[in-house]
Amino acid sequence: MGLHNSHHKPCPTHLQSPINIHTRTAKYDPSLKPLKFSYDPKTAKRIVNVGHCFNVEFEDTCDRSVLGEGPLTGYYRLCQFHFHWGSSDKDGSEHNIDGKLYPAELHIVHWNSKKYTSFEEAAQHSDGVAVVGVFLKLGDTNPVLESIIQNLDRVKTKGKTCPFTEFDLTDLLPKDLNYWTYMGSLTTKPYFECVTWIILQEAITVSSEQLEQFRRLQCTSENENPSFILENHRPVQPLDHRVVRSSCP
Ligand SMILES: Cc1ccc(O)c(S)c1
Ligand SMILES: [Zn+2]
Repeated sequence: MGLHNSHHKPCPTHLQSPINIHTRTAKYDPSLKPLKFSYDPKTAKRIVNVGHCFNVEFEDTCDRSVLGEGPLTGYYRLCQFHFHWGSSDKDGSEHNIDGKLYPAELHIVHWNSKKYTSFEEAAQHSDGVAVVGVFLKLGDTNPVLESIIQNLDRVKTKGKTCPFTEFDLTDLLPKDLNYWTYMGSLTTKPYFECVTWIILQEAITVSSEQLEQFRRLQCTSENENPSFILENHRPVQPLDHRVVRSSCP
């Protein structure tokens, strides 16, 4: 149901993601708190090729790895992280910064375990999910990323999984945890409008060779003719009346 204007024609309000973040229009909000990551490396479980990308999944049957503070009310339980990338190093990120694209973007997915009992249920609510987005910029080989990538040949085809434990996700984060935040959606089907987006302002590095490894993943299962996940990033969506807030001036 959209807003009604004088012509009585409903105008739908989009809360879709990703968006272009116009940094000069983002509003500094001094009430925004610092992000508080409390991740237990023992909750890392496995890597799964889900067809359009690979997910690194965590044990989310209790609040052992949570994200708190920031723009959030209470804490959200970590459930998985994944990446979006492009067919070349020229594009790949989903969010843009002043029209600039990065070669890839990390999404760390959490759900509101205080109010809901599963990710699936939380995804039906506007306060259900919190995704931390981290840009990947071209640079030196990232050794922490390498510890993930070296497993990808074990999940080459759709549906394959491999164990992945004892991983400290905070090692993948940049030093500076300042962020932009806005209300949006999942960037893959079913595009539920359930996400508090928290986009870090500092990027981490990735090498061209490491991005090549992402593109060697197959979207087909082992008994099909191989097709590759060359890209999996969604185009930017209309911001409409949304305001992007910044944690720093
Ligand atoms: C839960 C979830 C699945 C896939 C995605 O790209 C995002 S952004 C979130
Ligand atoms: Zn994503």
